[in-house]
Amino acid sequence: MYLLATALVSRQQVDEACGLHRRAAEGGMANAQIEYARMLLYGVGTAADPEHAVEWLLRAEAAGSPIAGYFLALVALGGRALPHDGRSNERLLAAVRADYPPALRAAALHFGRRADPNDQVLCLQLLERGAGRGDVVAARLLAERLARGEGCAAQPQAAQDILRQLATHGVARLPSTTAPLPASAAPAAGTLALEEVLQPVAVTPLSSRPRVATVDALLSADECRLLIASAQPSLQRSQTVDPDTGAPLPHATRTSSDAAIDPIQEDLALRVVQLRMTRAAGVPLTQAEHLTVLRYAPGEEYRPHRDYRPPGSLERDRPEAGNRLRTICAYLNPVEAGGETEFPVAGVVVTPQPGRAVVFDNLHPDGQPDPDSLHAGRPVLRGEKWLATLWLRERTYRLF
Ligand SMILES: O=C(O)CCC(=O)C(=O)O
Ligand SMILES: [Fe+2]
Repeated sequence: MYLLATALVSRQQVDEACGLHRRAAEGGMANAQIEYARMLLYGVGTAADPEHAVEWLLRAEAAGSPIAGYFLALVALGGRALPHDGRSNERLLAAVRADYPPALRAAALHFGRRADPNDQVLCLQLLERGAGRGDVVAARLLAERLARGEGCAAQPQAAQDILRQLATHGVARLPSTTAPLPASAAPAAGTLALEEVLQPVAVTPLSSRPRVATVDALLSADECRLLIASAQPSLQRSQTVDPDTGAPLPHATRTSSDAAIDPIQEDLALRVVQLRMTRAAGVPLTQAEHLTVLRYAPGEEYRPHRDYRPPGSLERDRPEAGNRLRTICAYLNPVEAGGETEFPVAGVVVTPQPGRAVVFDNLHPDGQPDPDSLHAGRPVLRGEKWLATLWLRERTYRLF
C-alpha cells in the first residue's frame, strides 16, 4: 500500500494516495505514518489538520523514527500545533545522527552562524555529509564555503571539483554573496540550540511615521545562499494584483522575477530563516504569507507601490487573516549599483547589503491602510539583486 501510494503521489493522484497512506499508517508502518502526516499538514489529498498530523508523527517517533522527530521539530517552529521547546533540539539531533539530509542541512546552517572555529568546522562537516548523501543544496553551499575559505582555508580545487560535478547535473554556481557573521550569544561550541532564533535582534529605526527600520546581519551568508538556491528553479516573471478584481497580472510596475516557496518544500532550515525574519518583525511566523524570493536583473525594478491588498483581493486569499500589516524584506546579495529600497514619503533609502533586512508597516495602528507606506525597489543599474520578502498579515495565516 505504501509503495502504491508513493507512486500515486508522483502521478498527482493524491486523493487515492492519501487513503492508502492512511491505511498503511493504521497498519503501523512508520514511513506511511510520516507521509500521511505530511498530507495532513499541507492539506494534500485531505483537509489540512496539523493537530492530527502531529499525533501521527508522535506515533512514528515512538516507534523509533528519527525522521518523524525531524518533522515534529519543523512543526514546532510555528509554535501553534506543537510548542517550540527543548525537544526540538533532541529531535533534530536524532535526525542528524540518522544522517537525514534535511536535518544535516539545518544543523549545518545552525552551526555556520556561530563564530567559534569549532562550530565552523562542524558546519563544513555537516554540509559534506549532506552532500555525500546526495543533497544538492548542501553541495552548493559547501562549494561556496570552500571557494571562499569560510570556516576553513580556501580550497579552490575542491570547490571546483564539486562545481564541476554539479554542472554535469545542470546545476549552476550560486550568485556571489558574503555576509558578516551575525553577532549572537552562542552556547558552548557543538551544542545545538534552536532557541537561538528567538533571541532579540538590534533594530535600527529610520522613520516613525510611516514606521521603517532595518536589521543588519540578520541572515548569514549560508542562509542567503539557501534562499537563493531554494527559489532559483521556480523563478517566474513577477505579477501584481489587479486593483479591481484582485486577479494576478503581469505589469510594468514590477519587472522582476520571483518564486513563491511552496510550504511543502520548506525544510527546517528554511523555516528557521523565516522564523528569524518574523521575530525581527515582531510578528508570529504563523501570520506570514508564503515566502517570496525576488530576482532583479539590470534595469528591473519595483515601482512605487503599497503592500496592503486592495479590497476584493483579500477575499481570494484567507480574508480571516486580515490585511498585510507589515513587510520584512531581506537582501541576499551585494548589488553592484542601484536596487535600493526607497520610501519617498518617509524620506528613507535603504541600500541592499546581504543579510540586512528592512521592516515597515503598511497599516496604521487601527488597521486602516497607510498610503504613506509607499515604497519602491529602485532599478538595478549593475549586477543583480536577490531579495526575500515576507508579507505579514494581521492575524493567523498559516496553520502551523
Ligand atoms: O525590491 C525592493 O527593494 C522592494 C520589494 C518590495 O517592495 C516587496 O517585495 O513588496
Ligand atoms: Fe512592497
